[in-house]
Amino acid sequence: MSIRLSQIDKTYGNKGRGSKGRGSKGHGHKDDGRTRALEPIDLDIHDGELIGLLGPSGSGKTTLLRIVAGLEQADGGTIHFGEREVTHVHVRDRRIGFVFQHYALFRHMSVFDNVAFGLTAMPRSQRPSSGEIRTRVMQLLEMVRLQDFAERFPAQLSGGQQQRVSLARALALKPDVLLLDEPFGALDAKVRQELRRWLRHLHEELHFTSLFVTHDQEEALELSDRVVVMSNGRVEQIATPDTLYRQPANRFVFEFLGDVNRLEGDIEDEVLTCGNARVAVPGVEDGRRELLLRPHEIRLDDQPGPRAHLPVSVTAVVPVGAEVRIELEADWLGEPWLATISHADFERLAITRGKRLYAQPSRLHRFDTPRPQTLAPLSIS
Ligand SMILES: Nc1ncnc2c1ncn2[C@@H]1O[C@H](COP(=O)(O)OP(=O)(O)OP(=O)(O)O)[C@@H](O)[C@H]1O
Repeated sequence: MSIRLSQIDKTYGNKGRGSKGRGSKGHGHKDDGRTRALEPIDLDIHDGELIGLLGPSGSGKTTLLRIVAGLEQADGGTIHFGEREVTHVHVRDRRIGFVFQHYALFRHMSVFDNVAFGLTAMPRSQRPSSGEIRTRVMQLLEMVRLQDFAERFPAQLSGGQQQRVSLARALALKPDVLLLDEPFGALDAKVRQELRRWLRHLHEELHFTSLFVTHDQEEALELSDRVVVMSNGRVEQIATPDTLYRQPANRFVFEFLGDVNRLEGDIEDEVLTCGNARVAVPGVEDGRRELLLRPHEIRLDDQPGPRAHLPVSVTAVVPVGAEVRIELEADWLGEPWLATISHADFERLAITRGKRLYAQPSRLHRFDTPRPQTLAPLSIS
């Protein structure tokens, strides 16, 4: 089922403020005490897509999700599920499944009864027979690999298992749309990873349309077909994970999606100088500017390169995972840089703490122009 939001906006008034246990915060705060939670938002979600809403705390993700659910009314705009306008349709009639961070399972009911709840609570005329309910619930429990846990109670399950029961329960009524609010937020890293893989799999198998909220970049990039990056109640960019990472629409998206190193200096004749450091910046006009680069866009060497003379010393080494993370300092740098290099380079350069090296940027990004620009100092001969 496709979802189309058109000019959806929301401002919380004084009266409602804090009803979720928090006050107004951030830039959405208006002088008159109201909070602008969402600027007018347009969003087209295709049938079968898995969409991540990603943004810092207070950016409006939950508000948007609750408006799609019908738990909150927008001040203006329209919502369509497929051809059907649901802007004023009650939550109960939207055919939506929910999964929230704090697994709201009924503690006094068995796993089976929790999953069956939506079906047994249907009006008698629509309710499937108890045999049909049994078959459906057992199918769902099998799907979430909890068929042997049907008679247990929530307190006898791990957090990850409880969350899988929540998912089975959400899917019991065959929703057109599944909404998830930080579904794995309360779980440890390994279980999160497992559940993500598993949600992705389930999604491909069952073809529902999902919208999930997260503030975890990795989770959004790994799970989503497309990610909606939000800040201050606005959509900053909607794109596939790959496009977001490679072609961020603006500085906010670039900074929010990964570690960033900063280089500030004076540019003259396409060379940036900062203390005793210099680097070629082809095509950049004279003046004082700030350029940004990702940790993997730094190469380290024991000689300065023809296009870069950036002396640094190593302050920390973390050889974990597929790459080695190296922290670098220099007196021409305002704050340390982080570089990620291969284990091969790490060994070739015999890197230890205190070692003096030269950094060579393979790319530099600037966001002070109307469109972001990427420079490649090493590719210029
Ligand atoms: N019931 C409410 N009453 C008043 N203001 C609210 C209410 N709910 C949210 N807000 C405000 O609206 C803005 C957006 O909040 P929202 O919960 O949508 O953000 P979020 O991106 O989901 O944040 P988080 O990641 O912290 O949950 C915030 O400034 C918040 O304080």
